[in-house]
Amino acid sequence: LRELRSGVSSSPASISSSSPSSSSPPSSSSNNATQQRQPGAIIIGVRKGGTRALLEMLNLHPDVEVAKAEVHYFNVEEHYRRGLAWYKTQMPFTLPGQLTVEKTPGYFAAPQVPARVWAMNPAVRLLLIVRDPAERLVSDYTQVLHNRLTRHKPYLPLEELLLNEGRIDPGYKALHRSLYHQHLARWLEVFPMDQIHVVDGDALIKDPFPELRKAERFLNLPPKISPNNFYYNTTKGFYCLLSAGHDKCLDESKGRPHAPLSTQAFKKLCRYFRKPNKLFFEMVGRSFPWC
Ligand SMILES: Nc1ncnc2c1ncn2[C@@H]1O[C@H](COP(=O)(O)OS(=O)(=O)O)[C@@H](OP(=O)(O)O)[C@H]1O
Repeated sequence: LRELRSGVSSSPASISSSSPSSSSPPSSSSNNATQQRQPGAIIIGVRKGGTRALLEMLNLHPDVEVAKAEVHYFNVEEHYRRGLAWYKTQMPFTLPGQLTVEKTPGYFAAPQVPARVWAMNPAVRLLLIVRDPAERLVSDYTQVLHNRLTRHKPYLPLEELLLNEGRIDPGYKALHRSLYHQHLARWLEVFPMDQIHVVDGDALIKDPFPELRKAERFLNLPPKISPNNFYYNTTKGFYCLLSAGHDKCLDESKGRPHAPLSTQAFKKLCRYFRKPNKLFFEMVGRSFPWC
């Protein structure tokens, strides 16, 4: 733990990483000791929206510790059956008052997840990072293509999966994952909108700091992340992170060149998303400059 290493103590009372109902009762031996706690905030999606970048950037904050690996607790039955005690073992060790954050982008579109998250902690804070849904779809396809090629397996060109007789095929899975309003509607059956903070993934790419400042505010964290924590890496073509003299860029699976898609097909995609996007904007009470 950075705070233990540096001997700095900061325990903002406003941060709770577990619900009163489900946390262990305080004991004299555990009060000041590090423990694995359930998350006080979860990045629920969207897949390819910039969830890793957001997690790593939040981790710059001294009061935040993040689960490095995706846990898939609420969306994978086998994991969920292992119970909350297992979930906590997947979390980092934290001091009381530190905020635990995990990210699993698969949570957003999985119908069973919102009620399960609520059952864990109805006060948990949710972060949803979104990105132009057409770009997201191409990024999603590119990732699957890359995984297939790595395993020496064939995969159809994007246009063949996306179009059926020249029209957008609504059955394409990656298309469905970009219908943000449908998935958010399920979360809003369970959580109020003010418990869900929407991060602009396109803005995070262009200039991360303002998005991080807004996220700090939402999480009731003192403003500790600064513009000096970021520098633009011209080789990578993305912002990288700077902390305590160390710099870190996200790995090569983040920010790789996208698979080709004709301008005509991309335009069809943009047209297809116009209505769903409008519905999403109404739900979140703001709009985004998407295609
Ligand atoms: N600073 C920085 N560095 C690198 N990449 C960045 C950064 N900020 C945001 N992004 C964007 O994050 C996209 C990957 O999103 P996710 O991390 O959510 O992907 S995943 O769902 O976990 O696989 C990834 O998508 P692609 O560009 O399509 O690869 C990036 O555009």
